[in-house]
Amino acid sequence: MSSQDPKIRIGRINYTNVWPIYYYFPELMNSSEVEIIEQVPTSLNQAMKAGSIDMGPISSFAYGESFEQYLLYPDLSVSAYGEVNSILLFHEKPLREIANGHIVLPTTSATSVNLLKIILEKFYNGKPTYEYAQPNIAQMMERADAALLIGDDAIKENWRNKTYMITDLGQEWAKWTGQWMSFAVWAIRKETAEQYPELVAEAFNAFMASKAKAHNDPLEMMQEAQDAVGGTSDYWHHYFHTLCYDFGPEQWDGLALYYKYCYELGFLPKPVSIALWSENKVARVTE
Ligand SMILES: C=C(O[C@@H]1C=C(C(=O)O)C=C[C@H]1O)C(=O)O
Repeated sequence: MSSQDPKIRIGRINYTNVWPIYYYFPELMNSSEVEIIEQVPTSLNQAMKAGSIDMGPISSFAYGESFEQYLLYPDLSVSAYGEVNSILLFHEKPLREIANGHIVLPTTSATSVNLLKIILEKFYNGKPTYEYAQPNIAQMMERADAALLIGDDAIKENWRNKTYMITDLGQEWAKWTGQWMSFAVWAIRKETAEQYPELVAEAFNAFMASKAKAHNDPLEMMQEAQDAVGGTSDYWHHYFHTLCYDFGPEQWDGLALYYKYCYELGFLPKPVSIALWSENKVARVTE
């Protein structure tokens, strides 16, 4: 970002799960100050790391990989306590029977693929083999005992599915740990926070206001989700109310445990600390 062009490049996950945070954002933030870049999570993770996006949601795992480069907005995440409805494993046999099998993972995800590895390797004592593929269940299952989908791919496949058992990874995580799980967090590159403190504060206020407005008056957004993706109004009501967009002590605890397991299993190279952005200072949550 050059000083002649003080536009913040903000990422957006191209799944319905983030709609509440963005639905009213354009009317709350001056459009000459921001550019929104919509991609699947793994593309956003890479763009944020490379500095071609300045802030926005990334996989929580990607924060764990590069936490020294980022601050996290408080009170914004894509989290769940128990069912998520859009992080789904499709399989033919019970989990304990496929824990040493062949698992196909989607190229779109970083958090959930490592969450699945924790579940199979730590909780079920398995040692599966893994392969990455485009999120297409028919192709994935040609050669697999189980296939993972996230986001709208998971939602639509769940509606279509008549063949497979389905495990919701949020539910599985809560069953074994009793904890929350945060799948995406809102990261800001540190140099952006230093260079453009007012814009970063303005964007935070607009995200928070959109989240509150979408929570208090969700019907228009839900109708639009139904028109764009399909499903029923009951489905979207349930979906948006099951997801939680907060990022507070309960979510920090769940995420700290996820990072601990990722480190212990060798998925992350070092212990992660969660550093929050605030208007005047950096607050550190975990060491
Ligand atoms: C709840 C979800 O969380 C997502 C899962 C992600 C991941 O696995 O890396 C990243 C961002 C979130 O969109 C979802 O995709 O539906």
